[in-house]
Amino acid sequence: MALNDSTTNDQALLDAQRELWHHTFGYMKSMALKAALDLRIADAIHHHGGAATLPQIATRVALEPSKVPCLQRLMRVLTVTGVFTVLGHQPADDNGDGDEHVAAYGLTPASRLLVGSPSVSPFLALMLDTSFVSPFFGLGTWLQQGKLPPDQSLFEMAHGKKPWDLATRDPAFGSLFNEGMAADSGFIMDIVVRECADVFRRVGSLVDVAGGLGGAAQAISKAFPDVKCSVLDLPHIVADAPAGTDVKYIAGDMFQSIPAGNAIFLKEGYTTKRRGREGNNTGYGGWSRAT
Ligand SMILES: C[S@@+](CC[C@H](N)C(=O)[O-])C[C@H]1O[C@@H](n2cnc3c(N)ncnc32)[C@H](O)[C@@H]1O
Repeated sequence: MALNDSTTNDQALLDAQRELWHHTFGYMKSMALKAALDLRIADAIHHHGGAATLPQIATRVALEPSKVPCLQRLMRVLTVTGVFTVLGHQPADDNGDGDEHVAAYGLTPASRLLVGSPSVSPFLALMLDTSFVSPFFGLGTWLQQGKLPPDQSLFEMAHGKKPWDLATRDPAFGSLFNEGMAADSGFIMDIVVRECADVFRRVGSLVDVAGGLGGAAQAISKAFPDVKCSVLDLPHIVADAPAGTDVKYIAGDMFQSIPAGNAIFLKEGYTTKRRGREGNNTGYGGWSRAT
């Protein structure tokens, strides 16, 4: 049957609506991942040897029994988005309800990163925490605010403080923040020291600028004991730094001065730009040779 103009236009309207709905409900994917982290579904599957049925997952995550059908829907989102995988189906005849069911769920390369060590879960938990997600509700307002107060990030507009300063006022957020950043360093630095070994071997001393509790510097120091590693961070962060390691911790403000070293290292900075200078106030990463 040939489509008439009206059908073509209606299809175009439906396609346009679908496009908007796709973006409107896009947050469901990240919230489904957050629920998987909260419930530790990856651990539940791992606990069952990498393949777990829906009832096994439900039991392991202490699901309220009436919510099992909801868990099934959650698992559908998480398998469609590649977090978990479906390991075969149970034929319809084997079920009381006459529907085909997933026989078992398995881990994917993505969800394998959520179990064991190093696990990226603490970093994802930080990024999906209300404290980081809720500021985005004010994105439009933030964009209208111009430069007053100067250099205020979206996070600061919502919370009145930068993340690392909020950590001092709110110990629970502090733990979430520090564990999240440490988990990210733990994961990525294993790869960096393997892949960039030639770079580190040519360096005598290195300063990890805004290095937090020094997860990255610790990894470099461990892999390359000949590299003298220091971490520069704000005094209240350095106050919590681990003692008795080969890494030297220096309290200071990177906008005032940076200790001497052959190289400076920057990772996952989430810092506001210096007043009066153009910069990036969402993040930076990388490393560079000191002059
Ligand atoms: C997102 S964290 C990154 C920590 C670490 N580089 C990592 O990847 O785990 C940003 C760090 O920058 C530090 N920071 C912010 N402003 C700073 C400044 N002016 N001088 C030194 N450190 C600063 C914060 O205290 C915080 O530890």
